[in-house]
Amino acid sequence: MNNTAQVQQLNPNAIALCTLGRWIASRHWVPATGGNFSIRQTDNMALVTASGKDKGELSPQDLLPVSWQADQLHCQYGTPSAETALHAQLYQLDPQIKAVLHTHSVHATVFSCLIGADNYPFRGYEMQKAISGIQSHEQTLTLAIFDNTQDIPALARQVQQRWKSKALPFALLVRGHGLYVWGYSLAEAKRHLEGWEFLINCELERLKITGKP
Ligand SMILES: CSCCC(=O)C(=O)COP(=O)(O)O
Ligand SMILES: [Zn+2]
Repeated sequence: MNNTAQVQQLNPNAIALCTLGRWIASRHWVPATGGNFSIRQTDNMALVTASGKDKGELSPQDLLPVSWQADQLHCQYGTPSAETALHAQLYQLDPQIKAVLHTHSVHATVFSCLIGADNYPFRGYEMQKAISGIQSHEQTLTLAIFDNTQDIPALARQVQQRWKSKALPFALLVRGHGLYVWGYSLAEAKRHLEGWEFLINCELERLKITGKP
């Protein structure tokens, strides 16, 4: 272990993200090596999960410091998540973002495959108020959906394009792949993850019963 990796063992952000990873795994939202997480350290640097790890069994040294300058990424050591470019894009789109969580739940994945449109409106659920900025179940909360691709920098550019017309409400879905959520604190990102998972589950159940999107 190098000196920087040793420092992470004492970093409260790194410890908190590992603890949250165990909770997320207990909900079966990061099976196998699916999912990745990050937490911002400075304006242009975050700790990002190492690629290919079981995200329910993370140690602080599995969180790698990654810095960015526009679309250029720099990692001092190790191999960060294959999806790091999307995390870096989100941090650049909103400097207030503190944490990004990406999960692979069965429900979000199946839901994303059933919806052909590039967004899906949620309306009428009290739980919408778990998402910052939503004060009423009567407000429409629109989840952006992107086609999956192995070209993560290209996906990051699509997110940037979509953000130009309106900031995304703390989440996006990648079809057949999984959910991304973020927050202005780690606790807020966790709340958004639980809120969006609940909303997606509700709509999936409704679709199963009524057959109507
Ligand atoms: C079986 S997971 C496939 C890759 C993926 O979508 C993911 O979220 C995990 O990739 P990482 O490089 O962050 O481990
Ligand atoms: Zn993924």
